[in-house]
Amino acid sequence: MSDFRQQALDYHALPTPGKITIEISTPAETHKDLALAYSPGVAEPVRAIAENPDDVYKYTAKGNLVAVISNGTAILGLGNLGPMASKPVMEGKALLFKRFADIDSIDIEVTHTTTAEFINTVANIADSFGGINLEDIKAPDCFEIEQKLIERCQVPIFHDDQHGTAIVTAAGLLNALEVQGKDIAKAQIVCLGAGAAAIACMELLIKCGAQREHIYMLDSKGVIHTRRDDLNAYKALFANNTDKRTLADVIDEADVFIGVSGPDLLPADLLARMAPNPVVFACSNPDPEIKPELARATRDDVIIATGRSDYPNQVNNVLCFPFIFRGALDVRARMINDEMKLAAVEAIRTLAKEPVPEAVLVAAGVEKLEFGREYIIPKPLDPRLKPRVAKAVAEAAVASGVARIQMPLNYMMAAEA
Ligand SMILES: NC(=O)C1=CN([C@@H]2O[C@H](COP(=O)(O)OP(=O)(O)OC[C@H]3O[C@@H](n4cnc5c(N)ncnc54)[C@H](OP(=O)(O)O)[C@@H]3O)[C@@H](O)[C@H]2O)C=CC1
Ligand SMILES: CC(=O)C(=O)O
Ligand SMILES: [Mg+2]
Repeated sequence: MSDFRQQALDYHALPTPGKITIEISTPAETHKDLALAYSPGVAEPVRAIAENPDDVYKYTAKGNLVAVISNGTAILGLGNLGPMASKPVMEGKALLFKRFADIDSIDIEVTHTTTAEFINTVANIADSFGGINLEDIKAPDCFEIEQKLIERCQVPIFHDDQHGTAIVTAAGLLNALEVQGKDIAKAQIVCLGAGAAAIACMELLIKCGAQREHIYMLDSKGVIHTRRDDLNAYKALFANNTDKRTLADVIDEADVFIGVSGPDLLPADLLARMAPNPVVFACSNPDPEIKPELARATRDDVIIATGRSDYPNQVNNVLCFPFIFRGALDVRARMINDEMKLAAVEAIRTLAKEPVPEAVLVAAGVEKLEFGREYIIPKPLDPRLKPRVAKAVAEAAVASGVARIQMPLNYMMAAEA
């Protein structure tokens, strides 16, 4: 067994199985404590909440609690491996919520037969949480699931593989194009993958200025085009009237390649045919569409990003989901809307252009990080992400009318100091 594989298994097995635990936040040492925590004291908040439902935020953990919910149908780029196999990833997201945004989070893996069953399960428990982070649910089911849950639930429903990925991709791509001296409105974009991440990434890039007719999208059968009769409604929005059928047919002179598909699907000879100064986001996890070593060996004018922590330019939804939920929870947003997503794009993008604190350099194990080819997007361990992104998102929620409360006084000022 490889060293890294054994290390990863040990990390998950020790010191106790898994990556998360639950701790109590109030004293429970004396009879008096127990009388307050449980019977008879617990009856008081029960009565208060029954009288005024908003008091649930005052007397329970709901306001800082997010459920990470999956059915394991699209686990990273590993495919449909079922609910239990998805549990390490969902615990991982819970770990990231806590580590980066101090949000308590619990993973829930749902076994179901129909989409309606999954929707009912989540809708019926949603009120227990301040928000729901849907994760690793395959397309096209994920689109219907998210839409129906948004309609039925009073708390934010956010499919991270769609919108978290799209927000980080948009932030990174706008910066990468700036470095390469290209205009998003003119960029020719090839998107390999036509699932949850791909559709959402392209829709958000269009909101950021990309032209739909400049995008070629491909699924496992090749180019999405108007003469195909096997397209779902989401793919159909990207159908081109074209005779091109394969990645090799569409890659010539492309400015941008976004990979949200699977490992090693962009061969070096096709990368070589892209336009001068191309941008390649090979975001499939854990193995990218092209390895950065190979991409750089193929051409030195490329900006390459992956979803992994062990290369420069990590385009991964971890840069977004903890912070977008932080902002949404802090103003009790009913939903996460486009205004909040675009505010997150701008906050992430802007941060990459600022000088990087020493602590971030140390954590990244590098001497220098400066906006440019090797640093188009902030590092996940950058402590400025939380105050910047959360504040931008909370302000956008208030301004767009989906917040239940006003901005907290001096919001995030201590975290930014
Ligand atoms: N870096 C990041 O932050 C993130 C990365 N991802 C990565 O993106 C990938 C897709 O995830 P997600 O969208 O959730 O999954 P989905 O199952 O929703 O979509 C997968 C898509 O990939 C397509 N695909 C599979 N094999 C090929 C191939 N050989 N050529 C072209 N397209 C192919 C599928 O085609 P078809 O429609 O024909 O089945 C489908 O459209 C994963 O590798 C995941 O790790 C996802 C989210 C975040
Ligand atoms: C990062 C992530 O969410 C994924 O690869 O599915
Ligand atoms: Mg995911």
